[in-house]
Amino acid sequence: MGAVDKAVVSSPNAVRTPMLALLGNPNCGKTALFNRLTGARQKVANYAGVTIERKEGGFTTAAGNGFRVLDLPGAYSLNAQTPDEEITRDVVAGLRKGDAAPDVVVCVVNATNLRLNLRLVLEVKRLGLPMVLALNMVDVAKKRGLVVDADVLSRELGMPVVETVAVQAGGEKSLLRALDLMWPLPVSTPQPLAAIDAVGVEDTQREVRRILDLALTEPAHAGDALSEKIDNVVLHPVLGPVILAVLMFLVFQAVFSWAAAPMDMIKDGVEHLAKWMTASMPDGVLHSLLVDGVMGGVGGVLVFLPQILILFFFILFLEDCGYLPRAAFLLDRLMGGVGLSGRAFIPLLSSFACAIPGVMAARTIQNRRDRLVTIMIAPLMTCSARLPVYALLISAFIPDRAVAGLFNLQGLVLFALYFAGIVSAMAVAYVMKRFMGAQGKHPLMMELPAYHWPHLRNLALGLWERAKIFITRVGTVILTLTILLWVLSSFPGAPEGATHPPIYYSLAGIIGRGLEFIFAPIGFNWQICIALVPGMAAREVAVGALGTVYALSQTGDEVAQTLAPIISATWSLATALSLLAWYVFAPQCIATLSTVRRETGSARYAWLMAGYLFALAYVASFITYHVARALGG
Ligand SMILES: Nc1nc2c(ncn2[C@@H]2O[C@H](COP(=O)(O)OP(=O)(O)OP(=O)(O)O)[C@@H](O)[C@H]2O)c(=O)[nH]1
Ligand SMILES: [Mg+2]
Repeated sequence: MGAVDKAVVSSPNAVRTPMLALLGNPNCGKTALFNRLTGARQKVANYAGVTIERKEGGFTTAAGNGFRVLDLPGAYSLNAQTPDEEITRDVVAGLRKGDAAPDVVVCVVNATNLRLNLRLVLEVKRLGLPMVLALNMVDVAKKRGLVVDADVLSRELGMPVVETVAVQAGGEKSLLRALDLMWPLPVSTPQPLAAIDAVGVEDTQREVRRILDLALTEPAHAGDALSEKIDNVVLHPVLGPVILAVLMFLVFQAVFSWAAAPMDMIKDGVEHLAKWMTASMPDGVLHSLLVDGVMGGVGGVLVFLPQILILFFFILFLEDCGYLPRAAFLLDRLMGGVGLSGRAFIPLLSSFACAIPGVMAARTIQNRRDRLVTIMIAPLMTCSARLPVYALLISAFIPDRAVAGLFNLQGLVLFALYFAGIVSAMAVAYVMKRFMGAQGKHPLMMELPAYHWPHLRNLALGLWERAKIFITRVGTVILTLTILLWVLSSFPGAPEGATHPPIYYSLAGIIGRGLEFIFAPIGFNWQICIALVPGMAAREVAVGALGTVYALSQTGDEVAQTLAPIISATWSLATALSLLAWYVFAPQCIATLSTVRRETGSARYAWLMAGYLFALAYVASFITYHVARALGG
């Protein structure tokens, strides 16, 4: 097991490959088990609500029995409260169009928290499907001295019970054996969904207690002592927020200071390649396309890979060790003040990678208004596509010097930009809540998982995924737009006796100059206006576009070595700050808008989002520009 190539299943003796569904409470290890079974690399993280869509894969047991397997969003009960719980309910009850009910349900439970987890098991059992109980995280349970008698549990529940450790190689073996013992799978007689309510919630809870009295032996103090000790500090009303702020701050410092060396290496590599091309190729259109267009554009974006990876290293680390839900908990008060639920924290945090997964993760929010507001402010979180633009402008305009002997000024400015996004998101949430009518605050109900050391494999896979996404983007969208921009900025050529650089007369120059009257009041020159156009499709293209615009707008041989010195020499500080402010707010990503349309089921919200973000961006840039000018910038 575990090899990717086994993900495709073929079983000679089965007419139809049976479907196995992994079901369980949030954060009990379903996705980890799915990955273990199929060799897939779905995202796991140490907090509830990571999986929000059904994911399918396949595997074959030692005896050669093939299964298809479904990874489902976590659910506390089949009485669904949130859109992601509805997915789980509908799949298990066979209510989804085109899907029959699964042939076998593997109920995954967290062995350290059976009291909470078994309720769902009893509910699902009433549906009459063949079931196996996977006692997951038995490694943690054993460490804490919890003894679960699997035989007794199996007898009382009337289903096979196996112990699994989804994060260890071979930790899924017992489950595979149990599936082979069940083969051929009994034919099920699925009951209608209403069957789950045949027994009341309180009776179910009583049954859970009865079974656990028989099957579970707990030491006097069964909690996780270490997690409790850490939480005493980390969730402390005063210390907690201070620790959170310091942590976030250190992350931004690291993004700038650690990334410097690898960034230089990439930059040198790109420059060498460009030099080599220049030397080994005749001057002409092809040379211009490759050196000015492709190397200038793509190379300019590629240098930011180290910064993106460092940022994500920290996010993944905090995610896997279990700190993030604590941060949500700490911020719940603050977010409650603007009418957001603490649950919005995880979607908003995901938006720091990209607003698209963030908007989708809002599915875990029960209240429809809360969910809408969360979706609407998700793009204000600084996504990683903005990082290249910020990094370029900061390195060009903000001196690299220490402040108060401790902080790096560039890191401080970056922190301020992220902070500006967060504060304005809170302000927008507050206003939106007012518009939609105030309503009572819902208390945050969220399980705090036990702390654990991040699994190196998880971290490495997460970083690899990020790198892959970024490099693929560079190689596809960004490359395409860069070439397109090069074409636009190279043709038509300059007329006889031209006084401006050739790009001024090109199509791109004409568009840029046309837009200038809109953007001149906020300090943008025509070169920036040109770069804004392809930046609508993908924000980070603006950097490459500036590279292209400036590499081409030099007359004669003085082609730019790097962009930063050029723009720092030709733009005013006020212009640079205004562009930074623009990037904090402007809706420059069509993919996000179309996701919003899909998730809210109407184009209205996508338009509303684009409109309010543009207005905000313009106003913010206008104020920034004029204040900076007044102060002499
Ligand atoms: N020690 C230990 N950790 C585990 C085990 N199984 C999962 N984990 C960890 O538990 C956390 C949650 O795992 P996931 O697989 O994301 O849980 P999930 O059930 O898919 O969660 P949702 O998708 O949010 O419902 C991760 O940090 C895993 O590394 C296990 O058997 N032992
Ligand atoms: Mg999952």
